Amino acid sequence: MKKNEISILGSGLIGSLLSIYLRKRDLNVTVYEKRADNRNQEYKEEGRSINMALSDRGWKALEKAGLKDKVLPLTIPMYGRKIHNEHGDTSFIPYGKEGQAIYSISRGRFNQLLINEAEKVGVKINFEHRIEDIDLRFNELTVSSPGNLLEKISSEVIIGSDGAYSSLRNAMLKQVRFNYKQQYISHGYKELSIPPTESGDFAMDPNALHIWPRGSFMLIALPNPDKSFTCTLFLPFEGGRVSFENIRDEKDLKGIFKTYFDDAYQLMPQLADQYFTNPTSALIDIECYPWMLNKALLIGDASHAMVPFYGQGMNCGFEDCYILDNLIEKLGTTAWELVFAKFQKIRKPDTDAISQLAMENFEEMKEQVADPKFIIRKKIEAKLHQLFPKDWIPLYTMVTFSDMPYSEAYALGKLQEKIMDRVMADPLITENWDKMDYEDIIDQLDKAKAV
Ligand SMILES: Cc1cc2nc3c(=O)[nH]c(=O)nc-3n(C[C@H](O)[C@H](O)[C@H](O)COP(=O)(O)OP(=O)(O)OC[C@H]3O[C@@H](n4cnc5c(N)ncnc54)[C@H](O)[C@@H]3O)c2cc1C
Ligand SMILES: NC(=O)C1=CN([C@@H]2O[C@H](COP(=O)(O)OP(=O)(O)OC[C@H]3O[C@@H](n4cnc5c(N)ncnc54)[C@H](OP(=O)(O)O)[C@@H]3O)[C@@H](O)[C@H]2O)C=CC1
Ligand SMILES: Nc1ccccc1C(=O)C[C@H](N)C(=O)O
Repeated sequence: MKKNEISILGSGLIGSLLSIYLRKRDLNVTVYEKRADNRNQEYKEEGRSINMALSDRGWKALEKAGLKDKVLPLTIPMYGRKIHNEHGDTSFIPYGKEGQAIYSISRGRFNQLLINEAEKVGVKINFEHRIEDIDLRFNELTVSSPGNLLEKISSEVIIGSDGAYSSLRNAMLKQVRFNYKQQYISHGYKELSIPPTESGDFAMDPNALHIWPRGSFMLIALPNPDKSFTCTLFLPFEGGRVSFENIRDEKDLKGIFKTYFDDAYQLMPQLADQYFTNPTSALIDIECYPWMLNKALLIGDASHAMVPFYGQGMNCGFEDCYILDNLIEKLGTTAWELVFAKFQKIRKPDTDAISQLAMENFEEMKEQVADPKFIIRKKIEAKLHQLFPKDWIPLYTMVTFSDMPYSEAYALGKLQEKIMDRVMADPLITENWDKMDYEDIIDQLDKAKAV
């Protein structure tokens, strides 16, 4: 039977980056990917999560692999949220300080780049090889390839980066004392697009993440290098007037878009075609533990799929790779069980925290950003950060523009939230926000931290 040193399952974003890290440690790395190699074709992934936001944690992991400079030219910076109200008026809320941005990147192009880089350093990638079964007693994979060939491969180490519906996690599910929880949320999503204008330009500001917040649902748009935008419509699957089940024909669709997203509607000539062709996808949160069994480990979405609303799933998965690689650096390539045990222990509280924050950010995006008081709140927090940069860091900044453990950001964010709720309860806050006693707010936070 063939024997591998390291087998990585899935050449998605996380598996590809991890394979580069491990190969650079002089390990023999073999990747199994069920999809075909699409690098020689025009990239075609319509209707699937096409572009994503890359932020500091992701950049840090790419930099360690020496890839930051290669990825940067593929990205478009988004410096803040551009909020569109029902009348088509817009307002801008910066994400952080001047110059701080999250970066829009095409999932397909990014994945192709990582796969190319992995092959360059000597990773062996087997496309159209699907993991059918795993015998965890012997670390033995059953892999199918075209022609329905079934092969058994044993491996010293198996790492499952095979996404939200992981085959390695399925195998672990059969073990005693393996905890598993999944939750589909009430909303699903559908991807649509805004093409470039006739003169070949972006139809809206390319340096922002556009949001049409409508209370119980929303539309968002991220820019692409070809000057189009990928829009994602988040709606409840059923119930109410505005839900996927209640958009049955072009008339329903036009009615909803003209009522709630008219300015976007004017820019979407192919809306009906795309709406009725593209899939409606579900959104799931998955938590499980442990992430390891002997020399097999789950990583990325396989261990912690989260809803996409913070734009952190991939960034968190990249940070997983960074932390795992640091542990390997420290403990060596012969102590796999120790490395994996430490990894899961360090990381689980952090992935739980970001999964929870991702759920909460949906409320913020679809509802709170439309409230004028939310803008004041953001301004107060920005001013606190400007006056006391070390003492008050807005939650969004801790999550997006720092590498503070997510669990610490979560805990501190909750303390700050309570204080800000009190500040915002002042009926005159809209007029007085700029003249407040900012030092007193910091004192309140210090006291709350001391409890
Ligand atoms: C709508 C949406 C928007 C998002 N936006 C963002 C964002 O802006 N920023 C961000 O950081 N994150 C975002 N995410 C999250 C991000 O997509 C995931 O966290 C990320 O893709 C996880 O990468 P992964 O490599 O773990 O899994 P995947 O990307 O799913 O890769 C898994 C790979 O394994 C392969 N595979 C699966 N099963 C098998 C098998 N049995 N055998 C062999 N191969 C297999 C798959 O084909 C795939 O290539 C978003 C998610 C969604 C749904
Ligand atoms: N947290 C979340 O809510 C979501 C997270 N994601 C993450 O982003 C990744 C990439 O996104 P994208 O390329 O759009 O992913 P896809 O939706 O194309 O799914 C990736 C693979 O997962 C399998 N799959 C999808 N839905 C199910 C299901 N209900 N039950 C079992 N298997 C399923 C499919 O396998 P097959 O080809 O065999 O059908 C598919 O190839 C996903 O793999 C996931 O990790 C994606 C969607 C939602
Ligand atoms: N990429 C996404 C995909 C879906 C939903 C949200 C995002 C975001 O990135 C949101 C951004 N972090 C925000 O808070 O405005």
